[in-house]
Amino acid sequence: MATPVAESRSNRAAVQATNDDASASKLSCVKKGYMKDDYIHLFVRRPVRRYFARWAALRKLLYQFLDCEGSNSEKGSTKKQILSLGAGFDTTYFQLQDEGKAPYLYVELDFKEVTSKKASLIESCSQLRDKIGATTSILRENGEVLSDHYRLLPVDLRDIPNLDDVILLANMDPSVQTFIIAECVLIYLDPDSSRSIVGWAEKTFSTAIFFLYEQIHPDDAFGQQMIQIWRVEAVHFWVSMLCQLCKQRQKYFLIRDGRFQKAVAWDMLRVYSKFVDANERRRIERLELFDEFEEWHMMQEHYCVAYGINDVMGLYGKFGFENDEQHVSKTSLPASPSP
Ligand SMILES: C[S@@+](CC[C@H](N)C(=O)[O-])C[C@H]1O[C@@H](n2cnc3c(N)ncnc32)[C@H](O)[C@@H]1O
Repeated sequence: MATPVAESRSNRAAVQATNDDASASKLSCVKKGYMKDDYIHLFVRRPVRRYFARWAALRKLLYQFLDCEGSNSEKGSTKKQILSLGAGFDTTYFQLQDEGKAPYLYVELDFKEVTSKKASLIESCSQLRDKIGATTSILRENGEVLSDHYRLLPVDLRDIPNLDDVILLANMDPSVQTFIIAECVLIYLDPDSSRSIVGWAEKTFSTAIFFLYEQIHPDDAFGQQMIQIWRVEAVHFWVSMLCQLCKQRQKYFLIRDGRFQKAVAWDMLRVYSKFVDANERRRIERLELFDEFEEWHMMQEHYCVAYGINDVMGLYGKFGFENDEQHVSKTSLPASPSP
């Protein structure tokens, strides 16, 4: 239980963090030329670093996945696919294209309202359209983009039976190596849906990595404050479960029904200091004034990266955090925690 002093300090830190968001919004207005402010960029610092840590962690894990060869493939020719759940306006596919790293198939799912807007933006922007190929069909009203290697489709992720149809429509092959991204998405769903989606992914893709980036520790003072501020009404049992698992360095995150062969969860403080490349860290730290260690620590402790692995072909022995030592086999799984 937090002491009143600690509690008020962490409450203050969470409230103060909103100032970063406000400054970041102002800066984006300035960058777009909506308003003039020659000083605001001097004050927008911490969110950069926070976002960088998240980006760098996902990117490093993605590269590990993309660079891992298949068991019987020619070097560099292994078919891989990425499935992004609740992709929003994420641009990873376009970045990977630029880097020559795009997988055979990249599929993004979101609500139709979001995919329609994204489809429309892709259609109207040649910089994006050129990246997805000439033979692309873009149906704005349906919220669909269908090309050979990139597919954007509308779905309500809670409609689990429909997910099978959607991945069929997306041309995904469940036996192909698959990286599933759930970045700041499951927290918006009810507990049963979150559990069903993870269960569905785990059952559907036999050689897969399920990556998750999410808020944790919703129960302490700082977490509560963040939740109130962001009006996240649905904070679920498994978010608090994750929080406990991160805290205890336990090994069975998200394996509620014991089917992922391996699962690991680290909080972002650990991810940043032990997984993000030291050179990258130094580079970003040089760019940024950094004097608020307490708030940075608190914030980073309230997010985690976790992944579950299905590895029937034994391809992912070297995948993941170095020295993650958090290996759980089906047989050694403890009983699932109750909601
Ligand atoms: C916070 S955004 C994250 C977007 C993206 N993953 C990222 O990290 O940039 C959450 C996304 O999840 C989507 N989402 C939430 N619930 C969903 C559901 N039931 N079905 C489909 N998409 C959903 C939202 O529409 C939104 O685009």
